[in-house]
Amino acid sequence: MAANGNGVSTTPKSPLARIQTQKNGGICHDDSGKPVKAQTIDELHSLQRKRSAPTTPLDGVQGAFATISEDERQRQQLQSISASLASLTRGTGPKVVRGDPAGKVQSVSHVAHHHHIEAPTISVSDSSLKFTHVLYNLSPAELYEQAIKYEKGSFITSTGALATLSGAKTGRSPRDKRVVIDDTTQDELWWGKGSPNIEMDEHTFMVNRERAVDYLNSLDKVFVNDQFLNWDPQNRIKVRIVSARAYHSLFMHNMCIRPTPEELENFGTPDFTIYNAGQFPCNRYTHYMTSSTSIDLNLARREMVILGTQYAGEMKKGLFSVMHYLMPMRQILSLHSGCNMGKDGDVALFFGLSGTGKTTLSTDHNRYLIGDDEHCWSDNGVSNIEGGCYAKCIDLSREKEPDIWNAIKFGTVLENVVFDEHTREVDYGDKSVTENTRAAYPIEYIPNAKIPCVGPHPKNVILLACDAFGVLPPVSKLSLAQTMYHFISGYTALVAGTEDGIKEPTATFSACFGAAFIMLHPTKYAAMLAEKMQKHGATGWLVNTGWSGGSYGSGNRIKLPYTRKIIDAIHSGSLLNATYHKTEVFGLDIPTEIEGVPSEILHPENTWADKKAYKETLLKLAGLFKKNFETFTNYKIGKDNKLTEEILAAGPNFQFLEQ
Ligand SMILES: Nc1ncnc2c1ncn2[C@@H]1O[C@H](COP(=O)(O)OP(=O)(O)OP(=O)(O)O)[C@@H](O)[C@H]1O
Ligand SMILES: O=C([O-])CC(=O)C(=O)O
Ligand SMILES: [Ca+2]
Ligand SMILES: [Mn+2]
Repeated sequence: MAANGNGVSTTPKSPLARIQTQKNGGICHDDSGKPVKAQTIDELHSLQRKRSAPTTPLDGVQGAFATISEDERQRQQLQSISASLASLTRGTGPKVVRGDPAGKVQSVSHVAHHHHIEAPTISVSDSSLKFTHVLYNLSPAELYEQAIKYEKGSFITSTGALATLSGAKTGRSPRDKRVVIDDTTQDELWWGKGSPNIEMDEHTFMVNRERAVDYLNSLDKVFVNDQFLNWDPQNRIKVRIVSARAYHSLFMHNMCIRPTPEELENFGTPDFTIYNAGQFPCNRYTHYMTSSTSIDLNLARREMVILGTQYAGEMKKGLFSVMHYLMPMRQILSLHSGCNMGKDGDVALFFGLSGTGKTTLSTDHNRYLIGDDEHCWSDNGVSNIEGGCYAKCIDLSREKEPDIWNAIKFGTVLENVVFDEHTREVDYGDKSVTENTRAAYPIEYIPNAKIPCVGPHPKNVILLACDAFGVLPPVSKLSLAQTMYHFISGYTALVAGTEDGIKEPTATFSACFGAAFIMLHPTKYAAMLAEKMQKHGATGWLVNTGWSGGSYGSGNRIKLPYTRKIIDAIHSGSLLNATYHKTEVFGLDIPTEIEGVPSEILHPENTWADKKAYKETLLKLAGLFKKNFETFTNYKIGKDNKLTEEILAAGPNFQFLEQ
């Protein structure tokens, strides 16, 4: 008798005995059940989906897991477009939902699925026979499917995030941002040298708006997000984002405040609308257009148009600009800052330009996160404008930034990262696409998020600068005048391109740590900040998250654990009572010791081997500060002339050195 390795007879002559299963009490469980009631695989798939979520299904796409070829997809798309052009009365049109934002359905045509929430009309194209499919407030899962099916460069990473490509632009295009100048904005907004507001006229705006809307209507589907900005219920703004990509829709789903189904039902008319036609360029023969990209803001119409860039940050920061206009009108200060709160309710604001550490340092395991980038400070305290965070991912590590690392999971948009083709593990060190790799996740992905994202008046105002010159101290305590001086200056030093060897750092000055987003003159925001800090007794701090031991090239970036210790000492209040001494030139008060931080690094001069080079670099930076501030010397800050004079005197002092 032949036997296999298990000693089981394989002789063909003796057929296998029927296996007996015991009905009761046996070890072998009988899991046979009734067969599924489906005649076809499509019917089977249709059973998977319980009809509840607001969704507009695409014509011809059969279920969530349909795997169809590119050719077939295109054929179906063409079919859909041709069906869109057919007469609706013949019943051959696509599945179209029409309605208005107030929730009154005008007509529903061939909608197979039940809708709890009516999708708004995105208007018909010039051919009144063609309708546009509206994918209204889709869920992250639905948007994943849309992105993966239809958008090149969309993949699921090993932790479940949606990896996407933003296209040719991997950062914002501030030189292509235009604001409509009219009788009102001419007087109200900040125009001219240093201002981010580059003018365009109303007519040109309408030309670009038409271009964007026509483009969107030419598509067989558009995404619509109806969401909120600002967690302060009295000052909440309703925004609508019309876009052509699932990536854009998911990004805004994460970044804006997500409405509950009830809030969505009562959404009504939005306060502000974005038309994102980023795949489509502007027409360079159009007046004012200097490139194929144009981001246009019309405050009177409460609209924004995006042409020629798919970088999603454009929408986030475009809305932030709008808030920088709307909020000060209500005596509320808008801030480019992170914000968190301790167990005792002590709130800290973190100001800083891009990459200085707002997200990294406000995301703190020992504190509640109110928000990482955009806030309002009103008479009620602070409130986050957004519903999500937008973290830089370059060189992200689990050890140094565990909360951000863990937030990169299902639902998170991961922009422009590089990953292993097979394992889909992300290589955060890879800059092949861009250095500005980003993760956008809902704020509740951070375990200590404070929901609702509001808090009391701030106790500490931390100004972050990444000083690649390595001459600013890791931390200094500021007087109110110094806080205002550094707030208006908005300094950081970037290091241009690292590929071809060591480069000189370049100083960047951006008023209010966000000149690209402010709409009014910087002194308006500064006056509001001074008034609020004074009234609520907040202390200002300057923290250098940049270089120590020399400039970029010879020194190193201050270790994140040291910066965290410094921030801890600010939060706990221990740094307020430390011993201080004043530095020359910048006149900054620096502490002699901080728990967990080597004392010798607290004064940058100690860390430089070449003392002469230190002095020269210090003077060079001071000169740059002085030159930058010249534009502001003619402005009065607030009602108090005394404060204006103090602010002007709070900058670097060159006399100091000549003694
Ligand atoms: N000592 C340090 N302090 C803070 N951040 C540091 C430090 N050393 C390195 N980093 C890195 O610097 C980057 C800070 O970026 P972060 O996302 O916090 O910028 P941001 O201020 O939020 O900018 P943006 O407004 O563009 O979002 C992170 O990648 C962080 O890991
Ligand atoms: O807006 C962006 O692209 C990223 C950001 O937060 C900033 O630059 O301040
Ligand atoms: Ca950030
Ligand atoms: Mn930012």
